[in-house]
Amino acid sequence: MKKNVTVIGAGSWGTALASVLADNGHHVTIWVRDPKLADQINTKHVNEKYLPDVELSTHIVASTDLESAVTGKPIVLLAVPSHAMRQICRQLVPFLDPEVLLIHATKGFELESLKRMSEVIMEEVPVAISSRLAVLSGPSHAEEVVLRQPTTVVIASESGESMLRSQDLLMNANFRVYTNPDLVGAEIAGALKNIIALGAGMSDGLGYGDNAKAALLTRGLAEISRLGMKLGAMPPTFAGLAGVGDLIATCTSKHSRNWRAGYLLGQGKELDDVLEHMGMVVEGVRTTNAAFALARREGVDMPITTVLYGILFEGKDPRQGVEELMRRGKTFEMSYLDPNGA
Ligand SMILES: NC(=O)c1ccc[n+]([C@@H]2O[C@H](COP(=O)([O-])OP(=O)(O)OC[C@H]3O[C@@H](n4cnc5c(N)ncnc54)[C@H](O)[C@@H]3O)[C@@H](O)[C@H]2O)c1
Ligand SMILES: O=P(O)(O)OC[C@H](O)CO
Repeated sequence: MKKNVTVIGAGSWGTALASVLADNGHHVTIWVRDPKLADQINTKHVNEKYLPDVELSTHIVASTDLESAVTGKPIVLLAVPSHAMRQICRQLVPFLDPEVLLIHATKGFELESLKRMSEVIMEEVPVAISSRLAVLSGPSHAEEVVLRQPTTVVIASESGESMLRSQDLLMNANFRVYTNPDLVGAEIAGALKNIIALGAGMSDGLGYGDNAKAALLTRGLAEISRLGMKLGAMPPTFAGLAGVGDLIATCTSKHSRNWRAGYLLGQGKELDDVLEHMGMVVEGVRTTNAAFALARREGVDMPITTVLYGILFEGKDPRQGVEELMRRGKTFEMSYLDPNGA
C-alpha cells in the first residue's frame, strides 16, 4: 500500500532514501533547510550539492515548512547528522502525529550526553515509543543507492510490527531490507564503524598496504563488539550487515567521507582543513570522541579508538600511533569476548 512519508534532511542520505521511497510508489515529502535546494529539487529534480549528476524522481516534493511537511504523516524518516538530532526532534514535536512511526538512519552518538540516537529521540519526542521506533543501518552509500545498485540494509526495532512495516516500506529489487531485533546493536555498530573507516583511510594515506587495512578492520570489529556488548548489544549484530558489512563498505570505499577524511589526515593534512574540504558530515570524528569517553566510562579497552583520539585531538603523529598499536603488550585474539580484554 502506498504511504505518505516525510524524510527529514536533504543531505546525501535523506535524498537517497527519498529516492528509494519514490521508487516504491510512496508519496514522499523531503524537508529541506535551504530554500534554494528545495527549489532545485522541485523544479530541476536534482540535489546538486550532495548528489550531483543524478536525476531525482518527480514524485519527491521538497518543502522548507516543517509544519506542513510533517502534520498528519504516518511515517517520518530522520536522516540528519547526529549533532542535529536533538534540535530537529524539538522542532518536530508540535507537528508529529500521535501514532507516527519514526525511523532514523543516523550513524552517531550525541557527543555531550554519549547517548544513542534512539535515546535522544525518546527523550525529546513524547509520542516516540519503542514500539513505533526503528533504526536503518548497514552498508549503504547514498551514491550507489540513487543509482539503484544492489544494496542491503538492516531495520532494527524492539517492535516486530515496526520492523515489518519499515521493511515493507523500503524494500525493493535494488534495496533489500533485513530485520533485526537488536536496535541497540544496530545503532552502535553503525556509529562505531566510522571510527575504523577513518583509521583505514589514514592507513591508506600513510601508504600502508592491505595487511594493515585487514588488521584495522578485524581488530576494529573486535573493539567495536567489545564496547557494544558492554552497552547491551547482541553479539551477532556485529557479524551482520550493520557490523562487518558496513565496516567493509566504509573502510574500502572512496565514496566514504570517513575514509576520505582519514586518507587526507594520513597524508598530513590538518583536521580543520580536512573537514572544511569535505563540506559534508564526517560522523567518525565526533564518534571517536564519544567512543573514547564511553570506553573510559565503561572500562572497555579500545586501542584503535584511543590512538585515533590522540591523532585527531591531541596532535599525535599517525605513524607514531601505528607504532604504538603494533608494540602493545601481547594479547589473545579472542579477548574481544571479554569486555575488559584487549
Ligand atoms: N551519505 C551516506 O551514504 C549515508 C549512508 C548511511 C547513513 N548515513 C548517515 O546519515 C546521516 C546524515 O548524513 P548525510 O550523508 O545525509 O550528510 P550530508 O553531509 O550529506 O548532509 C547533511 C544534511 O543535514 C543538514 N543539517 C546539518 N546540520 C543541520 C541542523 N543543525 N539541522 C538540520 N539539518 C542539518 C544539512 O543541511 C544537510 O542537508 C549521518 O549520520 C550519516 O552517517 C549517511
Ligand atoms: O560516507 P560515510 O563514511 O559517512 O559512510 C556512509 C555510510 O555510513 C556507509 O554505509
